[in-house]
Amino acid sequence: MPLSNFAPEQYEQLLADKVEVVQNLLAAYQPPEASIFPSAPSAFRMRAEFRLWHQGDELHYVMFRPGEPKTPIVITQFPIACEAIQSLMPVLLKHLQSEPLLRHKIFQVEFLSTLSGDTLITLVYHRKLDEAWLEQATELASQLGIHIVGRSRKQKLVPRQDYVTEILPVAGREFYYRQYEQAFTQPNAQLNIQMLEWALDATAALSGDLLELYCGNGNFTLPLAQHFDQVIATELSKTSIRAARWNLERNGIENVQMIRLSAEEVSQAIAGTREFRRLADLPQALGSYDLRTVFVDPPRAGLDPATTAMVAQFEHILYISCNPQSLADNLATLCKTHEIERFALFDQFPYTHHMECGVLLRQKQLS
Ligand SMILES: C[S@@+](CC[C@H](N)C(=O)[O-])C[C@H]1O[C@@H](n2cnc3c(N)ncnc32)[C@H](O)[C@@H]1O
Repeated sequence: MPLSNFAPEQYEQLLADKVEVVQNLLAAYQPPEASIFPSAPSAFRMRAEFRLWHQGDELHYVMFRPGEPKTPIVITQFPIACEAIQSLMPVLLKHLQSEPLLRHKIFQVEFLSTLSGDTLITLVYHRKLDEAWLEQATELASQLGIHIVGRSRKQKLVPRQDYVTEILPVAGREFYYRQYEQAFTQPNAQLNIQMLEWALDATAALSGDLLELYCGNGNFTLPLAQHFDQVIATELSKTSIRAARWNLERNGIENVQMIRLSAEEVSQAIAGTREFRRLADLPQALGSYDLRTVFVDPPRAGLDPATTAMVAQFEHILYISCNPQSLADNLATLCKTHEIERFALFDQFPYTHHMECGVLLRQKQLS
């Protein structure tokens, strides 16, 4: 997480500048006018991660600027974090400072919170954790009303549970999401709701079946499933697939198959160049699905060439991107066969140059 240049009084101008940069970058692909989704100017992050700095009897949260690993910046206020994290930070620090068992060789703390009020803290150590640590961490977790996980090299101790449960209201319905510590989740929950509602609106008129790549814990899968007959959702991370399967069941969604496949493997399966035992779990053969729409939400690097070529075969491509540059690179290929029908910019990461983009592409001969 980068150190942010928090300046709420400049928020609107900073967003306008960033919007202009992204619009210029993507102008060559002739998107329609962008829908802009601003963030709350403070208290928007549901995750925060700090190093801990031991200085005599004192302990501090610190961060480092890139390339300056020896110059810790002490963090006493972190106004971009949600209220729950902001109020826990000093309380936790006091406990860690005064309880030697919890403090000894701790070097990192990771906060994960939710709009539902569930919070988890991961404490990371340079030493092996034992029963005494477990006992004290369990007591602290119940005192603070949170979950705690302890980690050190090749060790993970879970006093009670290693996940939180988020509840998001999306277009009039509540969705329940299990979010495991250290697995991917969207950091700005309010903006995530806006992205989910935008994606729902963008796909409202589509039909047939949906193929999803990079589905994570099913963040988009759960609401989008209502617009399609069948959904095949795929993802690389075992932990995220575990969460996604639980989420499907908890939300009573029955038209989705979650398969652990990388994007590269999905391309091979669709092209028929390789067979996968994991696809035998599908209730029908892959080739018999009516896959007209593909949804992708890749990591920062965007789509690799094989995946780009594969998604270019679909009538509709819904693309959520956290990196306008890799989106632009992929659009250079995709806009040979498709045109952009919907375009949105979501300010998930205020005070940084990052911007989350959404585009819906439609095959040209269909227009
Ligand atoms: C930007 S996140 C999006 C996750 C989800 N759509 C969401 O909204 O929470 C990207 C996801 O891609 C997964 N991933 C990374 N590389 C992958 C690959 N090569 N194939 C499939 N999934 C991958 C990550 O585990 C992560 O869950």
